[in-house]
Order: sequence, then structure tokens, then C-alpha cells
Amino acid sequence: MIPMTPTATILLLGSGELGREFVISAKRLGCRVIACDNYAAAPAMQMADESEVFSMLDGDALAAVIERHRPDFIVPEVEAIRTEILAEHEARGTVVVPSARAAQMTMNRDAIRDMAAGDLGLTTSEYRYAESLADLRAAADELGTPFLVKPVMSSSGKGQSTVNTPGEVEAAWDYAVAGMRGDRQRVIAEKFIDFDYEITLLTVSAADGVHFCPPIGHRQERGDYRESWQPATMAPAALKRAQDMARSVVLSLGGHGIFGVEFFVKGEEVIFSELSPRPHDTGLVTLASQDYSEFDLHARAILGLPIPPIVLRGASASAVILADRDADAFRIAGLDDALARGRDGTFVDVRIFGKPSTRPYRRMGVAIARVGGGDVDAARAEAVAAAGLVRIEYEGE
Ligand SMILES: Nc1ncnc2c1ncn2[C@@H]1O[C@H](COP(=O)(O)OP(=O)(O)OP(=O)(O)O)[C@@H](O)[C@H]1O
Ligand SMILES: NCC(=O)N[C@@H]1O[C@H](COP(=O)([O-])[O-])[C@@H](O)[C@H]1O
Ligand SMILES: [Mg+2]
Repeated sequence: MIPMTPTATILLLGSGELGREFVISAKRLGCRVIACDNYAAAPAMQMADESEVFSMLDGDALAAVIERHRPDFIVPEVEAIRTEILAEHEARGTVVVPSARAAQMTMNRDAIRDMAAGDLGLTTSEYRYAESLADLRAAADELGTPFLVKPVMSSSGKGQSTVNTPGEVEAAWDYAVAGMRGDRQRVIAEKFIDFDYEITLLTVSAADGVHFCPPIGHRQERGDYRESWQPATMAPAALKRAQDMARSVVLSLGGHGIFGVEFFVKGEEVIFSELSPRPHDTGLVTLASQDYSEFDLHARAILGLPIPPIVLRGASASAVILADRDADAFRIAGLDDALARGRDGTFVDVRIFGKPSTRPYRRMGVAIARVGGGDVDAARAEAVAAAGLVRIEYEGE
């Protein structure tokens, strides 16, 4: 029985931790959500009204699921989706978030890079594409070392490595091919940027215009985020430049929703890196920092609701909780110790994602913290301490 007429029916394509928080935000506004992914009991499925387990790269399977549920909105949550099918349904009136074109372009690093560096003229790292080891060797000669190699279709650092000497080119090619999603054997080689810091600028494109969250600083290892904090300290001129670039990218992509726009900052220079047309992992910090989290903002923008001023509650941080091996039998312990760190003036909380299995470096949860007094370093220390107290206990240990 459906207890009421939903505000909207949402088909969520991808059901990880970001989808899980999005489902909670959307359901709070009365939406009905069908969560999809290629494995059962994924984090967002545990919160959703219904779920579907299939490969979202399989066009026929994807079309059949869309037909079955006839959603008002299709909300991509991962980058491995047969996007041609989304375009067909958009043409027939289903809203694809933020747009089928944005989903298609941001799933392919080459498409978004060509748009940003070419059409929009934004500053990016110097780059080349390669479709074979020979191509990559030629790119190495042109770029010079060090440079990064990334599959054009991948995320969370999968298949990404840094080439420091010409002798490392072959290993980088093999690693990228092994880590790529989708069916295109193509990589981008990007000149390494020795940046001072990097940020995610959460940018909301909504019916009432473009809105920005305060910038989020983050630290990455192996191409995946470990810690994020908000607000990141930035010169006002650099922030303005990042906002102008983000606005031009999101307006050019079209549609409504939140975007995580990534920049490197080196001295006066603001360098566009890439973007997600959806909530960003480094934006998990907004669960502590903002009155409306990035998930609340995504839901509101999608539904055509107004975006009120985005208010920062205080200096905040997030720190990830990672697994270190493959396992199906495990338990998460130490929440008592982690939460006991909360005290007067210091908010500490955790989100455990409920992933059914672990693998090395898989993100299983996150600790979030907010402190009084605007001290981002103190917030980082709290989040890291809390995350460190959460333990994954593997069976048979
Ligand atoms: N050209 C570069 N120079 C220096 N560092 C880089 C460069 N490209 C990427 N990195 C580092 O690697 C991280 C991950 O890169 P990128 O965001 O392109 O990968 P991703 O797989 O899309 O990750 P995610 O899906 O988490 O955003 C960056 O945040 C940055 O720390
Ligand atoms: N940087 C992108 C990102 O953080 N995506 C998030 O990770 C999930 C996959 O996790 P898994 O690989 O552990 O299943 C995705 O579903 C999404 O929530
Ligand atoms: Mg990134």
C-alpha cells in the first residue's frame, strides 16, 4: 500500500552512500524512491521504497526498469550508466537530473574536458588522450613527467596513477585499463599540478538561479578522498574566479540539481579539474556544516523548490572510515567511543553506510564534526579522531 500520493517518483541510478543520504532527503519531502544498483541491499536501497538490481550499463535492462516504474525524475548517482537510454526518455518527457547531456558528458572525462577547456575556455591542466599504449607513450613525450593517467570512464581514483618516469608508462596503461568502467578503452593523461590546495565548490542550479555553498577543502590519497572540511580558506578573488567558472560550467550543462565542481588552486591561479552533476563525496561534510546538506539541496533543486540562503553552522569536517580487506562477515564497532567525543561546543556524529561487504579501501562510513569558533583545523582533528575510533571487526580475527 502506498500511504499517500508521493510528491514525485524518483528512479535513483546508483545506490551508494551518496544515494542513501539523498533518499533520506527526498523522502523527507514526500518523494517515492526506487533505488537501483548492480548488487542487492546497497546503502540507498535500505532507505528506499523499492529497489532493482541490474547492470545500469545494460541498455535493455535500464529501459525495462524505466518503463516499469515510469518515474517523474531519473537521478544518476554513479558514473557507469548507459546514458543513451536516458536521452531517449528525456526526449519523451521524463526529467533526467540534471540533464541527459550533463550525465553523458560528466561520465566521460574527455567530453567534459573538451567542453571546459575548449568551448568555455577554462584553465585546466595540460592533457592528451590515449587509446593504446603507443598513444600513451606519445603523450608522455609531449607532456613530460610527472603526469597522471586516468580512464576516461572511472571515479573515486579507480585506475588512476601517476607516471614519474617514462619507464612507468606501461604499468600506468595496464592499471588504467584494469580500472576502467564502461566499454571505451581510452585514458586521459594530465600534467601533474603541484597545487597549493584543492577544493570542491558545491554549486546548486535551481529554478531561482545559481547558488554556491562555502568552498570545501579536501585531502586525497590514491585518488580518493580521506578528509574534507568547510569552509576552506581562500582569497576572495580566487573564490570569485572559481564561482564564475562553476557557474559557466553548470549553466552550459543545463538542468537543475547540485554539482560538485573541483578546482586546484596554485598561487593566484584557479584550475578547473572536473565535476560531478550530483552530490560529491567530499560534500558529506555538509551533513554537519550546513543547515541544508548537499543532499537536501539536490532534492530541492530537482523538485523545483526555492533554495534559501545556505547557512554554515560552524567550521566542520569529515573523515572517512575505510575497510582494509575483502570480507562478507564483519561488524562495525567503536561507535560508543566515537560518539563519546561529542561535548559542549563540539558536535560529533557518524554515518555507517551499511555496505554488505568490504574490500581494501572501500568507504564504509564517515565521521563528521563541527566545532564552535570557526577553527577548521580543530574540526578536522575531531573528525579524524572519531573516524579512528570506529573499528571494522572481521569475522575470525
Ligand atoms: N592533474 C592533476 N595534478 C595533480 N593532482 C591531481 C591531478 N588530477 C587529479 N589529481 C588528484 O587526484 C584526485 C582525484 O582525481 P579526480 O578527481 O580526477 O579523480 P576521480 O576518479 O574523478 O575522483 P572522484 O570520483 O572521487 O572525484 C584529485 O582530487 C587530486 O587530488
Ligand atoms: N567519488 C564518487 C563516490 O564517492 N561515489 C559514491 O560511492 C558509491 C560506490 O561505492 P562502492 O564502490 O563502495 O560501492 C557510489 O554509489 C556513490 O555513492
Ligand atoms: Mg574528483
